[in-house]
Amino acid sequence: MAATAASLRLAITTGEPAGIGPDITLQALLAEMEAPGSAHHACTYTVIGDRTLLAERAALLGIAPAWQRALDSGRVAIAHVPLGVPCIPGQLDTQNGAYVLAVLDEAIDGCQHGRYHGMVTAPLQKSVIADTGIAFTGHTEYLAERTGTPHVVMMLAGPQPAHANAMLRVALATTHLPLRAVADAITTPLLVDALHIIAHDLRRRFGLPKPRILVTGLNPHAGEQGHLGREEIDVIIPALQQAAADGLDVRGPYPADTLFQPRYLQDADCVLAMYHDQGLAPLKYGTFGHGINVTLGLPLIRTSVDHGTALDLAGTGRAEYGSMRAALQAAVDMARCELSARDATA
Ligand SMILES: NC(=O)c1ccc[n+]([C@@H]2O[C@H](COP(=O)([O-])OP(=O)(O)OC[C@H]3O[C@@H](n4cnc5c(N)ncnc54)[C@H](O)[C@@H]3O)[C@@H](O)[C@H]2O)c1
Ligand SMILES: N[C@H](C(=O)O)[C@H](O)COP(=O)(O)O
Repeated sequence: MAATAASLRLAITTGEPAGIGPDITLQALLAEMEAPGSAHHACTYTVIGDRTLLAERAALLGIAPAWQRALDSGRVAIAHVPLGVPCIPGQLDTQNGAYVLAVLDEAIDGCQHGRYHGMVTAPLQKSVIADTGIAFTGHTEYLAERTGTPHVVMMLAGPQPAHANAMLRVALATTHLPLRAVADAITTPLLVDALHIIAHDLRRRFGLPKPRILVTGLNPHAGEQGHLGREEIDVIIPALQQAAADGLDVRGPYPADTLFQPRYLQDADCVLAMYHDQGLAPLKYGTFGHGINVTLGLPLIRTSVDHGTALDLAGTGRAEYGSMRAALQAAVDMARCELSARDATA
């Protein structure tokens, strides 16, 4: 799509209707549009979801007049997708599983057909969709499948606890897998491919010219020279050697329990962790509520929040929306970075 940064249009998917997705979408969007000097003053938005649900949630949160003003401003449109059944905040209903996917599909199709420059996703409840009989483990895997991308990489990022100006970025070699399946899923080609995807996207969408990537081991103490597991020797070190031979700045494997400290992180742009909780527990301890989730390797830009549906908080006004604001900002920054990279290539 021919565009300038001034004409960016973002899609926002409102996620699980019984969760805080609709709440934080409305609150974050209004806050970003009203913030002085916000990068968002140049953007327009399409909020994808049920129009009545959004109006009801705005009323519950006491922001109905501001929401109406945003709609009247011409900068915010709703792409109406009807709910399967009316929604009560906090109460999941599998009859709305298909709705959540229809919302997501509109954003994916819109990005693929040039209606949107990127998509920002509010959290969804994976189990509700899976309970409808559709195999679903997360946005990341669904986006890969829907866009025909064989390999994508989940990366979460947030301000480093010890250096607020520096970002902590943690990418995952495996995503939503039972722990029992993790070791078998990690192969040398998978890791080499993941390292290339991370380096490519950090260059193209984050403007980092030569990304420095630290890689964790899989086993305690990175395998203790093979005495506590052989994956480091047989799988991870060969992947690091291959990636280094390909010209990437990669180091490791490091014991995951001691890697997440400023001494190591200050010289890195990203950590590649082997599995979900190995990488996300330390990241979320430091950044929960302010971080973002990005899918690397996709032909489209997708950012999201660092938290889930928080059913207990839906409609109460007590959900924090800082992560959703960060996801909106990141999508704008990434879209601009990609447009610049495209212009430079042209
Ligand atoms: N991007 C996504 O779509 C995404 C991300 C993470 C989890 N999930 C899904 O969300 C569902 C619930 O997951 P969970 O219970 O493990 O995690 P959760 O993040 O929903 O909740 C964990 C705790 O954090 C609190 N919390 C979460 N977000 C908050 C916010 N914005 N403000 C204040 N408190 C907040 C909750 O109240 C709860 O106490 C699961 O189905 C999970 O798969 C989706
Ligand atoms: N793994 C993510 C997290 O812990 O925040 C979350 O489940 C979202 O995953 P998707 O973006 O694939 O839905």
